[in-house]
This record gives sequence, structure tokens and C-alpha cells, in this order.
Amino acid sequence: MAERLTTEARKQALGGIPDWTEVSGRDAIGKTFVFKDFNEAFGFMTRAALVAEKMDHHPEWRNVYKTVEVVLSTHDAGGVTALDIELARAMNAIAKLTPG
Ligand SMILES: C[C@H](O)[C@H](O)[C@H]1CNC2=NC(N)=NC(=O)C2=N1
Repeated sequence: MAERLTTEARKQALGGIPDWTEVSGRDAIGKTFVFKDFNEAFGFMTRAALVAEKMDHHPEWRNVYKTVEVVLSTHDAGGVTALDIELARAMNAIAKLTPG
């Protein structure tokens, strides 16, 4: 099972993933993606869902029109692990492919 990252390791990893920040009040990372419209937002979610399912690592997320709020945490480990960092990176890459 993936191990929770230390505060230092988490900080360092976040430094390399644009716009992901620590969620206040819990051991998790988050980012709010804003797209051009609902179609782009849902397209992003569809692509990200396929990656998440392949990783067997799933986001907490909320969509309102063109905005997708994402929170990542490894529930089995009770905090942020390398899996969350990997999924955050993948989501940034997917969002880049989405015209918006
Ligand atoms: C049984 C299954 O592998 C686990 O429940 C997986 C599924 N997806 C998961 N997703 C996340 N974010 N954290 C987990 O601990 C987790 N565990």
C-alpha cells in the first residue's frame, strides 16, 4: 500500500505540479480547474476518470458548469501519497490537451 508522504516530501512534490495546493483542515491536495464551457469540463472529467480507473485511484470532485474542483487523498492511507501526486500530474496534462 502507498505510504503517506511526509510534509517535506509533499511540499516538494507540489512545487512541481502547477496550481495544486494543500487542502486546509485535512491531509489532501486540491485544484480548481476552469474550462471554456461545460463540454470542456465534462470532457476533462471523462478523460481523467479513465486514467483514475486504470490507476485504481479515484478523485473527489465537484463540477459546476465549467468549473471542476478536485481533491486528492489516498483514503486507504489517510493522506497524500505518491498516487495522488501521480494523478494530479496526469490531470494537469489532460487539462492542457483540453482546448479552453
Ligand atoms: C479496493 C480499491 O482498490 C481501493 O478502495 C482503492 C480505490 N480507489 C481509491 N481512491 C483513493 N483516492 N484512495 C483510495 O484509498 C482508494 N482505494
